[in-house]
Amino acid sequence: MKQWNLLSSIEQQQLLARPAQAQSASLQQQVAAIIDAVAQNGDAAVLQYTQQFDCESLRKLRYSAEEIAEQAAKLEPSVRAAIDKAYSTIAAFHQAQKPKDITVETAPGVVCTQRFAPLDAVGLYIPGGTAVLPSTALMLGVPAQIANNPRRVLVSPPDKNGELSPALMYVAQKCGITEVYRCGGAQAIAALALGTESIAPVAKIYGPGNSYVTAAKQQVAQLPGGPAIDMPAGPSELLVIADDSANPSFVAADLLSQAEHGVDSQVILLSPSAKLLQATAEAIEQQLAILPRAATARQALASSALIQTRDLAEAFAISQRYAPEHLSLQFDKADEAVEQVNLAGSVFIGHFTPESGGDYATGTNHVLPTYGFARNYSSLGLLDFYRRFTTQQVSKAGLSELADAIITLAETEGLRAHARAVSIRLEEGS
Ligand SMILES: NC(=O)c1ccc[n+]([C@@H]2O[C@H](COP(=O)([O-])OP(=O)(O)OC[C@H]3O[C@@H](n4cnc5c(N)ncnc54)[C@H](O)[C@@H]3O)[C@@H](O)[C@H]2O)c1
Ligand SMILES: N[C@H](CO)Cc1c[nH]c[nH+]1
Ligand SMILES: [Zn+2]
Repeated sequence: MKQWNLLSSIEQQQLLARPAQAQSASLQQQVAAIIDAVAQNGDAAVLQYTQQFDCESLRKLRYSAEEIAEQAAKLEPSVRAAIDKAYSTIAAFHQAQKPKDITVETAPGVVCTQRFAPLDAVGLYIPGGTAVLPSTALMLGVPAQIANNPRRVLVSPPDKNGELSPALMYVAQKCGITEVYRCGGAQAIAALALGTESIAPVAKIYGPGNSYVTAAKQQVAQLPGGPAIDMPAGPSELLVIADDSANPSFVAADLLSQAEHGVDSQVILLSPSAKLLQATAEAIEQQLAILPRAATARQALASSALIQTRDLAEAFAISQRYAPEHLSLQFDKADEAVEQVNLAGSVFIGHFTPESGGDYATGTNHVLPTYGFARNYSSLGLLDFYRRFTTQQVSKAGLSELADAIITLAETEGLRAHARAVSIRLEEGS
C-alpha cells in the first residue's frame, strides 16, 4: 500500500505506468512477415499460420451456414438464455444510439445535409487465445446488426479441434452473421485487410486482441487503401475509487475480475481510507485462494497498486491523469461525482454496479480504449459502424449570396481557379 503524497513525482509516475507492452521491433517484424505472406499466398498462408498457432489438423477456414447452425445447436439452454438476456440489453442501448441525418439551410438558397451510411463490410475480431469471449462477439455483432452493415465478417482462432465455440456460433447466428472464419492473430487481420481467395477485404476492422493482433491492425491501417480500425483496445484495466462507505469484499472482487484477464492487466485502488485499503488487501488474498485463474491474477497484481490519497478529490485527479479503461466509483452519492472523473472508457457508479456487469449485460459496450487512450478515444458505439458524409446544394440565388466570401477567400489563398468556378456561373447564367 502506498501513500500518494509521500511519493516523489517520478515514483508517482512509475506507480501509474502501464505494464510494458510487447511491441518490440522483432514483434513488429514478425507481424509484417505474416501480413506479407498473406498478401503473397492468400488462404494457404492463413491456413498454415492457423495450423501452426491454433489447430494442426485444420483444413477449412470458413464455416458453412449449416455448420454454424450445427455448432449453435449444441449450446446449453442456460447459456443460451444468458446470451439472449445480454443481447436484449446491448441491443436496447445501441438501438438508442441510431444517428439522425440533419438538413440545415445555412444561408438563403444553400442547403447542407449530414448523412450516415453503414459501412459496407465490417470485420469483427473475437479473441480466442487465452479465453473464448462470446461476449465480445455480442459487443461487435449487435451494433453491426443494428447499423445493418451489408457484410459482417467474424474471425476468431479455432480451438485444438478446429472449432469455434457453440456460444460464439449462437451469437453469430443471433446477430445475422453469415461469414465466419476459423482464424485469428495477425494472419486473420491481414486476410480481412487485404482479402484472400475466400475472404473479401473489409472496410473496417474491430475488436480487441493480443500484441500480434494489435500490431497487425496498426500495420494494415497504414497500407495504401488499407482498412480503418476501431481503437487501441489492449489488456484490461480497472481503477476503483472508494471510501469507508464501500464494501471491501465488493472492491476486491472487482479488482480481481479484471486482474484475472491476463498477466498484463492492471488494477488500481485509490482511497482516502487506510482501513478500506487494508481490508481490501485482505479480501483479495481470501478471494484469490479460491480463484481458478489465481496465478494469472497474481501476476497482474504485481504491476497493480493500492494507493492512499488525501481525500476523494485527490483520487479524482489521479484517475483523470491515468484515464482508465474502466472506472468504478464505490462511495455514497457517487452519481454526483461523475462529471469530475470523466476521462475513462466506461464508468461504474455506486456500490451495486460491478465492472463485470458492463463486460456482459448492462448494455454498454465493453470494447473500450486502454493504455490511457480514454483521454482522446471514445468507447465503441453504434456510430463506429457508419460513415458520415455531407452534401450541399446551392441555388443560383444562394451562390450570389456566398460569392463574395468564396471569391475573396480563394483569392486570399492565391487559388484563382477556385474563384473562377463561382464567378463563371454568375457571369454565364444558366
Ligand atoms: N480492451 C478490451 O475491450 C478487451 C476486451 C476483451 C479482451 N481484451 C484483451 O484481448 C486480449 C486477447 O488475447 P489472446 O491472446 O487471448 O487472444 P487473441 O485471439 O488476441 O490471440 C491469439 C492469436 O495470437 C496469435 N499468436 C499467438 N502466439 C503467437 C506467436 N508467437 N507469433 C505469432 N502469432 C501468435 C495466434 O495467431 C493466435 O491465434 C487479452 O489481452 C485481453 O485482455 C481486451
Ligand atoms: N473486461 C474486458 C474488457 O476489458 C471484456 C470482457 C470480456 N469478457 C469478460 N470481460
Ligand atoms: Zn472483463
